[in-house]
Amino acid sequence: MFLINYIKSFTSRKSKEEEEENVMAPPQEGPTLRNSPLNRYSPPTKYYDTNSNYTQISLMKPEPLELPSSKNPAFINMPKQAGFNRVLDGLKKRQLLHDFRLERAADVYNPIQNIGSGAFGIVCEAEETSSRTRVAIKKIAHASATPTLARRTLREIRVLRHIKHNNIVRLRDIFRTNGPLGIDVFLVMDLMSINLHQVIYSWECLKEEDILSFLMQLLNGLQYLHKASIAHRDLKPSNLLVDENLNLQIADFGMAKCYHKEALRADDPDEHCFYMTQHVATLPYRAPELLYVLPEHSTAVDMWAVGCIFGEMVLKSEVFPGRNVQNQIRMLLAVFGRPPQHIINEVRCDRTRKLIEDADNFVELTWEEFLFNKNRSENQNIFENCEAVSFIRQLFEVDANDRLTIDEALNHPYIKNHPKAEKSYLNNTSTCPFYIKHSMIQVEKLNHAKLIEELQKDAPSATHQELHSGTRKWFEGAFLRESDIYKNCGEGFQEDESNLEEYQLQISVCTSED
Ligand SMILES: Nc1ncnc2c1ncn2[C@@H]1O[C@H](COP(=O)(O)OP(=O)(O)OP(=O)(O)O)[C@@H](O)[C@H]1O
Repeated sequence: MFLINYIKSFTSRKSKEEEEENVMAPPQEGPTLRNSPLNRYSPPTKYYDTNSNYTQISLMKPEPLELPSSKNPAFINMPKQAGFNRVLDGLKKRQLLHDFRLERAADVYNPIQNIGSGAFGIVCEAEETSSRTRVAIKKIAHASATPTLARRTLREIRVLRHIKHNNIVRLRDIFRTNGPLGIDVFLVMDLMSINLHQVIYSWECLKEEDILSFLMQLLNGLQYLHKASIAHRDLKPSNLLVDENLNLQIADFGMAKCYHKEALRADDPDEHCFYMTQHVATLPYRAPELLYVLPEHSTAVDMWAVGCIFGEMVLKSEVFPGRNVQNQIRMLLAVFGRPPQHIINEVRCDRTRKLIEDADNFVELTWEEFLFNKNRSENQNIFENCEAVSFIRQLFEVDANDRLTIDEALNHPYIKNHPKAEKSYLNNTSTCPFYIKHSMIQVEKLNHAKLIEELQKDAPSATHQELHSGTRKWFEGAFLRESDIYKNCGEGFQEDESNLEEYQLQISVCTSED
């Protein structure tokens, strides 16, 4: 009981306003999904607490909107509904055109509506005027203003520019404009219908076959990246985009990083700074090695997030919904107990080490009991399958060395032997090209001035249509820029880890000659 009450107490400390906000999480309106398999889910009639530990079905119905009485002067002066909506639409359009002032690219793309925003970007739906294709444009405002923003933008461009994979969002175009605080970078991507966060919370509980399909598509996309030692580092449901045929694509590569030893330098801002490490990945999906500020990170941080996302699809609530770093650490300690001494010895932050050392080292519930107690959703039967429980448990190994790797996850009996698992995802041998890895490694080494220089090269001031009259030559051009470097590196270029250092040296020589 202690553990249940303890974990419950994390949410009970929410302020009244926060609670009111959370309980009433009405279904979000996504884009129209006519003819989509998602139509087999109807929007919930009950209202779910999307942020709580437990999927609480609130008995409270939303309060009816208090309409002003006809005697109220506010009502008399209120514009008629249709007129009011028109004014509102006009304001939204003006805001959209203000946010997406595309300058020269305005002839090529016509912004239609705002579809989302995050900490770093605003995304709108737009039309490519020549082909009348609907696309998504992400604006990263004043991308050159700080080294962090410039590095984030360059990472996203460098990963997405050459990737062709069904489960990774496709970048169609890149261009920049001059904003008030340096350059604004625009990434044009395929338009997706909705994100997985909306799917989880806007419809009834997902069926196991759909959960498995999303999970396998996520693993498939990740396998492609992890084979090149690239970690996404910010996996969460809102960064997984879904189209109307339930195809899933990984998006938002601003935190992506190549974990090759070459990329990790002594003064690496992410790897060796307590402040930065604690800001990698969104809190509820953050792996213990990041939370505990351990020196070694790897692609295993993504595998922890996969466990969180799988759990959230089943439970319809976050598995570890911490509200701040300390709260999140305490939650993991309550569920998994104190980590082994060799891990505690490596913790580089004294406050965190003290928090861990002071924690009780007993776990009152088994993992199965923990999941069962959290599991108030209609999907209970999934965690009655011991293979599903073992799968998620192995993704939640506190010691990253013991956690399932991407290949082990795809070969886990829950995934491999499940009768409803789509087997085509299991035999994927495609690998992320070698030059992506190299260009990622370079990003980590650049100072602010160099980052801006590279950003200006990678994000031209004109769209590819303008530059190459509608062909994809611009992309081929970008590709050539990389392969020319490799050509200069001489014969024998191959995707061989052991030769990486040698090529690295040659590439830096070639680049400086450019
Ligand atoms: N290609 C796309 N099609 C449809 N919607 C998209 C697309 N790309 C992004 N979005 C939506 O726009 C929102 C913001 O995008 P994104 O996550 O890339 O921005 P961000 O600022 O990098 O976010 P974060 O705060 O997670 O770092 C997301 O919720 C996502 O659902």
